[in-house]
Amino acid sequence: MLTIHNLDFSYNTAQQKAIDSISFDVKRGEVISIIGESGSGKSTLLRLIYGLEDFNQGEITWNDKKLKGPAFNILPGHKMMKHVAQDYELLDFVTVGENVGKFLSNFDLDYKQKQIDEALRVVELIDLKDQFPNKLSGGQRQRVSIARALAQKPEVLLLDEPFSNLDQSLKLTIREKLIDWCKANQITVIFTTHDLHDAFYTSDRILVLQKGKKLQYDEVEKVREKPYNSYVAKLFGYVNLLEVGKYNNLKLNDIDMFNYYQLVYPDEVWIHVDGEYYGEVIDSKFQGRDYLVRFKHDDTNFVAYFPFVLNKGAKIRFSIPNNRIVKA
Ligand SMILES: Nc1ncnc2c1ncn2[C@@H]1O[C@H](COP(=O)(O)OP(=O)(O)OP(=O)(O)O)[C@@H](O)[C@H]1O
Repeated sequence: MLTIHNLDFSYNTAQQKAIDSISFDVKRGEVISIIGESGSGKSTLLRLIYGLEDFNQGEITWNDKKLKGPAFNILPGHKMMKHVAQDYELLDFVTVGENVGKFLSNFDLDYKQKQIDEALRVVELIDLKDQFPNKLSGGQRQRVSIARALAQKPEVLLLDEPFSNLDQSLKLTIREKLIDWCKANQITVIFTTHDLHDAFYTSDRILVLQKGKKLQYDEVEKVREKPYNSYVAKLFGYVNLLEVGKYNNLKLNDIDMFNYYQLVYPDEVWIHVDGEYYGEVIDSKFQGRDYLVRFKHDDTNFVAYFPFVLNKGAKIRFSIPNNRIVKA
């Protein structure tokens, strides 16, 4: 088990804490994604866990053993962990295969080749094993650096935006193979992402950060169903944040009226002929399966999904069958 307790960290030059009183734990073999807006501290948290920065306060333990920063270790970074940063750090004068095997023992060369091949297969780069990295695209270089980490079979794998340079179809394949392989090998994975789908499809739990603080740490379904506040809800993409009481029966006092919204996801707005409210379509855009419809009711704009195109100005009826409220 990895435990992070009350962690505080500031970069020397910065006034504000980059990591502010963060606590959470990760069980062996779990896959955790860290999400949050740019600058919220995702990469810094990975660097702290790996031991590349000295935290100001708090504690990190792995299986009850305290982990320390570079001030306490001759070589920064913990042996049982691997950290794949966004700058790949490949050697351009040796082959892809040699890069992947860079940290492996030469004691049994057949076994070493097997480890290299296995890792390259996970990231679908086995055909480029004898290529030199400077001939590779950004996405291929990214996959080589992931393979290098996998080949060492760490106990904990820390990945900083591991799918950022991959096109959509390749990403789906690599993402699935990588997570399946880590699960099969009981490797604990913590990765940062800006893509909610990465978080949804791969993670056991999601950690949401804002300005260095932990906002929420929960199972994927729970984060969507009960987001801590509207910032977390908005990380899921389009949302309707409505005045409480206008589209449900809830009544709040005057102060809370401004502190809460009724949160309705676009797939929860039901457009149908018997709908309770009337709306007028602003536009509808094809999203691959459904149309994302924008429409207006009184002074409120809505977003909803609908299976067919709806033309600008069309009159519709809709219902909102939920009572979920969320902090502003
Ligand atoms: N080397 C550094 N020196 C000083 N401040 C830094 C340094 N690296 C990051 N910061 C600051 O620390 C905060 C957290 O940065 P971090 O890179 O961890 O965020 P992030 O969530 O990973 O962002 P992104 O999604 O853009 O990668 C930001 O305010 C950033 O400006």
